[in-house]
Amino acid sequence: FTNGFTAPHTSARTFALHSTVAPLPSYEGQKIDNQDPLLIRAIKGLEVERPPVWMMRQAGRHIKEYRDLVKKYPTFRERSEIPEVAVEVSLQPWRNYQTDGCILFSDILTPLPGLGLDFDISENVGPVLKKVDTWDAVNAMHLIDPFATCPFVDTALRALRHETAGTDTAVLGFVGCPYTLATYLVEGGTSKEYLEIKKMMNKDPELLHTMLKNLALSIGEYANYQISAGAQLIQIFDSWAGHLSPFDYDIFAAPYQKMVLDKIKEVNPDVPTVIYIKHSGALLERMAKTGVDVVSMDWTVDMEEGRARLDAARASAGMSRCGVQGNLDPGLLYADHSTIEERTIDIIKKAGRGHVMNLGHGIEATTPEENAKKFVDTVRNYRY
Ligand SMILES: Cc1c2[nH]c(c1CCC(=O)O)Cc1[nH]c(c(CCC(=O)O)c1C)Cc1[nH]c(c(CCC(=O)O)c1C)Cc1[nH]c(c(C)c1CCC(=O)O)C2
Repeated sequence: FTNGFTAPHTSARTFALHSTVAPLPSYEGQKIDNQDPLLIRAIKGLEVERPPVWMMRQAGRHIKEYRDLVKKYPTFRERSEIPEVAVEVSLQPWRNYQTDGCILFSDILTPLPGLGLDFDISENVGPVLKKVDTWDAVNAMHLIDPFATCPFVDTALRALRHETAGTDTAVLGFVGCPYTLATYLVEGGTSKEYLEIKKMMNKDPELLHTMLKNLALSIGEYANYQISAGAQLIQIFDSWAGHLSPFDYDIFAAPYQKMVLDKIKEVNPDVPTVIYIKHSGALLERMAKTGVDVVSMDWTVDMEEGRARLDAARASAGMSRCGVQGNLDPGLLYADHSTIEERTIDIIKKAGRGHVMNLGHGIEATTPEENAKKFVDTVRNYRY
């Protein structure tokens, strides 16, 4: 891995825009307002009248307009890499529910071609990648040049800032953390038990550490690229790190989360960061100690207990209190409206101030849209 060296971008792809989605207007010369929106004010500890709300994986399959668009743009790579389509999909849940965050429609794997690693998303199987499990493959990874390999991310984020200007909405960027990305590279796709990467931890830990470091350098760079394009917050996803023992987590996940967070803070000290890990109940104290601004909890932790544990961990490390995000079970969005309301309000009360309301993981594909709307409306109508 040679610093600053960028190999030819062999895997760049281009996709065509059909007439079903309008081309983006020119935003040249237009100003966007720079006031902090509600979501950012809440995280920064300013006085707000209610918690902000958005839903992980809010853009996508559960929305009918999205499923209609899939017929015209059948691959995930097209939908996320044609800026017009990515912008339209990002705006669908924001328009329908008036969420306080508008997240870019993209994937944690999107930057990988910029490191020399191609991928596909099969509609049935999920992510499919060429395995990276040898020194040759790891040494062939190179530092990302985001402007050269992900120009569509820049265009889409700038467009989202303009589309949401003047509305108190935050445009959200995100990245995958090195460990979770490495699970896809080593396993060649999605996994249930992550046995290939666990074998590598014992057989050739240096190989894995080199891969994780290569990923961390590029992902930090890519996060800052999103911020320069207009992302007002970065959520880092280490979704599968909760499958590690705390012993291995401290060796293979935490140090690389920290590298990404430090890189963001070094360049963009004022941009809030959020960390999400699925099944993170045993890891809350460790997450708090990364110095992240907000810890997103899944639904297996009681919000009040989780909040107290995070506060204690930060205080014992001499750090300021962090914010919390979450943590309604996505399965509760199949309940009747009064249950959705009750359980949502229960979480808001337990979390207190400095809370971003969200689900405990991504919204399920079969969730009825009116139930997602009920969840968002409940939060929008709440007053502290
Ligand atoms: C299915 C899948 C993909 N990519 C991935 C999967 C996960 C499951 C697996 O391992 O099989 C990998 C992935 N992608 C994302 C994460 C982190 C969040 C999480 O834990 O779910 C993970 C682990 C973020 C994302 N992936 C996506 C977003 C979009 C932005 C949003 O709406 O939040 C994010 C943050 C979008 C995405 N990404 C993908 C699709 C088909 C879509 C469309 C939207 C949907 O229907 O879910 C492909």
